[in-house]
Parts: sequence; C-alpha cells; structure tokens
Amino acid sequence: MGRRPLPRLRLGSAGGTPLVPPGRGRAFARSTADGVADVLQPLVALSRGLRVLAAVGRRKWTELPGDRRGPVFTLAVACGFVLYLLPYGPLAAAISLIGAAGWAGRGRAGAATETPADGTERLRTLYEALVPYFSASEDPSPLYSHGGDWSEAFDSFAFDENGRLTRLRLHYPAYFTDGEPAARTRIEQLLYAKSGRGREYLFEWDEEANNLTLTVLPALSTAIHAQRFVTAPGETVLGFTDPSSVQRTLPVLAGPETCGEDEESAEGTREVGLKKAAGDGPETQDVPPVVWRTGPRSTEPHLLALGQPGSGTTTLLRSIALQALSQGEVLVVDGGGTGEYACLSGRTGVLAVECGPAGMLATLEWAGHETERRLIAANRARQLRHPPPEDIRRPLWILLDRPSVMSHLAAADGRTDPQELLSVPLRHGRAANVRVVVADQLDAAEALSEAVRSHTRARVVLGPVSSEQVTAVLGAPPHTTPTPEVPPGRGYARLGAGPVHRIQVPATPDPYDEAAGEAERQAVLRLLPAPDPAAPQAPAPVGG
Ligand SMILES: Nc1ncnc2c1ncn2[C@@H]1O[C@H](COP(=O)(O)OP(=O)(O)OP(=O)(O)O)[C@@H](O)[C@H]1O
Repeated sequence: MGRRPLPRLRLGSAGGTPLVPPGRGRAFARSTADGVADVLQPLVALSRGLRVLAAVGRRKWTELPGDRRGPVFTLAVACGFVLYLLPYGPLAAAISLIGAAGWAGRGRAGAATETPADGTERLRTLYEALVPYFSASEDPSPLYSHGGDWSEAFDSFAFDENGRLTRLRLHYPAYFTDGEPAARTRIEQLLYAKSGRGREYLFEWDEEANNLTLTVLPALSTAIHAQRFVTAPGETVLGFTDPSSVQRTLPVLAGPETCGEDEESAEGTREVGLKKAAGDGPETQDVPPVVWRTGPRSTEPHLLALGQPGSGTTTLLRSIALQALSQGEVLVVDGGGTGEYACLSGRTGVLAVECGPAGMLATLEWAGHETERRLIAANRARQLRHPPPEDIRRPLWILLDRPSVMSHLAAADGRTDPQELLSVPLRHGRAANVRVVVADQLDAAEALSEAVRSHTRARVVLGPVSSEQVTAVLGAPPHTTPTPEVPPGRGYARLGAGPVHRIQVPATPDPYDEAAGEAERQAVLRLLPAPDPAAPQAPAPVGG
C-alpha cells in the first residue's frame, strides 16, 4: 500500500496567503526578545551590581594609605571567619551580598535605559580623554586606564533629547590634586570641550568624596522687562539669576522670550526660573533676583559695570535710574554723549542729564559740594542726637556712563579730569547717602581712576567675556564656563566679597529707540516719573 504524502506546509507567499505574516513574525521575535530580557533583567542588574561593588571595593582599597592596609585586611579576614563559624552565617552573608548587588545594579540599569545610542560612545571618549589626568604609573589598579571600564568612574549621567550630555557625576582618584585651581581648570576645560562647547557648565567639586559633578545650566530668561519690583527701601534689582544661586524670589511679570533662536539652541536647554509665556501676554512668575543693597550700612555703596560694546551697560544704568527715582534723586552724566538717557530729562527727581563737557564738569563739581553738605548735615544731626534732616534723607544717585571718554576729552582740552571730582562722592557717599554708579567698556577699564576702582565694591560685567575677564573685574572667577555668544544684558555680578552670580538685566530700552520692542518701550514709559513742572519740556517719545 502506497503511503499518502503528508500535506505540504505553505510557508512561502507564492501562490497564497503566508501562514505567518512577516509583520507578525517580527512582532513575535521582538516580544520573545523582550520576554527574555525581562527574565534576564534581574540577573543583568545583579551582575552589574556585583561589578559596581567590586569597583567600589577596589577603589576604597587603592585609596587606603599603605600603613592601614594590613590592619584592614586582617579585620576583613577575621570578620569572614566569624561569619563562617556563625550558624547560617555564610548563607546570611550571601543573601546580603545579593541584596546589595541588586540594589547597586538596579539604579544603574535605570540610568542606562536613558542613554542614547551614541551616549555610551561619548562617555567612553570622555573617559579616555581623562585617563592622562586621573591616572598615575605607580597606581596598581587605576580607576582610569586606557581601554578601562568607564562605568566604574561615571556613576550617574543624563542626556538631552539631542543626545548631548547634560549631567555627569564622576569619581576621581584621591591622589588627584583637586585643591589646585590649575588642576581643576584643566579638567573643566577638557570636559567643556568634549561635552560640547557653547553651553554654560557648572562644575561642583566634592573634595571629601572625590566626586566631580558637571551640570549644563539652562539659559537665563530674557523675558523680564522693566517694572516696579517688590523690594524694600535701599534695594535695587540688578537682574535675575539661577534659583540655586540665591535664596529669595521676586514676583515679576514676564513676557514672551526676546532672545533669538540661536541662543536657545546654543545653550541647548530651556530657560531658568521662567516658563515661556504661552501667549503674547505677560504672566507672573517667581524669579530669583540679584539685589544690591545700598544705605548707611551697606558695605558696597557704589557700583561699577563693565562690558563689551553693546552688551547692555547703558540699559543697566537706565534700569537702576528708574528704580532709584521711586525713592531718591538722580543725576546722569553721559560721557558717551549718545543721548540714550533723554527720556529722563525734565522728569521729577531727575536733577540733570548732562552730555556736554562743560555741563558734565559743573554737574560733578556740584555733586562733590552736595556730598560735603550732606556729610556735614548728617554729622551735625548725629552729634545733636537728632534724626537726619529731611533734605538729606532722599538718596542722591550719580550715574556716570563712559567716564573714560570724559577723562580723555578733558585731558585733550586741558580741563580738570571729571573722575577726580568723583572722588568725594565715592569716599564719603555712604555716610552722606550718595550712591555712585559707573559704567564703561571693558577695554577702557585701565582709564578708570583709582578712586573709582577702589570704592566700587558692587561689580557687574556684561557681554561675551572670558573667565579671566570675569576674574579681573569681579575679583573672583565664575563658577561656570562663560559662553562666547550671549544676548545683551547677560553677564556676571558680585556684591563685595560674595559669590559670583550669573545675571540677566531686565530689558529697559531707551523708549525713544524705535528699534526696541513696543512692549518694553511702553513698560519704561510707564515707569518714568511725571514731568517736573519747573524743568524745561522733555521731548515727546517716538510712537509712545
Ligand atoms: N537686558 C537687556 N535686555 C534686552 N535688550 C537689551 C538689554 N540690554 C541691552 N539691550 C539691547 O542691546 C542694545 C545695546 O544696549 P546698550 O546701549 O545698553 O549697550 P551698551 O553696552 O551701553 O552699548 P554701547 O557700547 O553702545 O554703549 C540695545 O538695543 C538694547 O536695547
């Protein structure tokens, strides 16, 4: 009897519908792989955790001074022996070890899932670049070695949606000279270059734990414009900074971001402290301010702002003037003669806005005499135990833009150097309730008088500046890496011996400047005091 052939399975698509459609086959393979991965996940985490524990143990061992290794080894052996003798001791030790390894491996598994495809390669490159700095030939088991395991050195990291590193915490060997600024700078520069230039990085060194944490700072918001800030008497808002930099916040109205797309993409992260306003209208946000305190007890009664051309020093002075006018009287000397303070002319509380050389000298001479008069009146009142007289209670603000130009012109004309006339207000301003604010360009810093340099303890530097320039102006380096491209009004500030803050000055344009945004110009116009009836008529604002 002949055998009936078995029916042929139709696996191919020729001549009919395939038994297993290709899409379903791929899905089946993927779900099988996922299932296997899920089953193996605890094992993977466990083995990773064991590797981490071994690495930590090895690191601790290498960091131990030679004379302490013997006693530590003896203690470890003794503990092991006691455990061996205890009933269920080896079992308890094994369970504890598995638990610890599972815990150590668990967190790392989570971190690894966030790593983009080329993230591992980036971390490996970074690790290799650090080897020459973090290794020594006499180290028997170096944490950093060519071809070594980067995961032992980098214990947490994060990437942004573009696959760029945004946070990294690394361990370094105890023998690395982290107390030396030069050694630190070398590492920071290397990490800056390898992690992507153009972003601002914060480096935090933990010398006790031999850890370095790198964080990419988000761009400061450019959405805050001039407005009445909620401050106490004697406080002036210079700008806004990072939440981690100051304890306090101020409620402010913020419009849509005014910075270009370039800046956002250059820094690669979202703005600090502010969400971009959803519509075009401003919204209230709580933002950390850099507040400068002046008054009889202030240790930094005068301010110096330096910047690259067009970086926003005039805008900062205008912002200070508008805040000062709510409590005091203002005198503006515009050495640049650009007329960018014309909006203040003839307003109540504005004593003068001077642009011409003769007028500037006369105004500064008057300011010197007024300081002496206030000083004498304050001293007399103090001796008689009376409160200060009414006419010296309102602070007098002297704002000087580009004194270096004034000095140059005065020298050419054979006149008195206007900066000399400033020395009395600078020296005695604190007791006489007189505040001096000087703004100039960075390259003119050499032309500033000794009195200006030594009495201005509140400092601001704006524009694209190097770390060295920040150090030269503020007396301390920034704790971040300055970026080569910044919007106007961006820089660093330091009050006395305090920390260096990143800063963004509120947009306070000349309201007569048609190129400025309408909302910002209107905000400045709203803050201007009413015209002084006794003063000559101020010019009408353009389009205002
Ligand atoms: N904080 C800011 N926010 C928004 N725009 C600003 C800010 N600061 C300055 N700007 C804009 O940048 C331009 C230059 O500003 P500003 O005149 O204040 O700079 P500057 O340093 O005084 O320049 P210069 O060297 O010409 O004196 C202006 O158009 C101004 O509106």
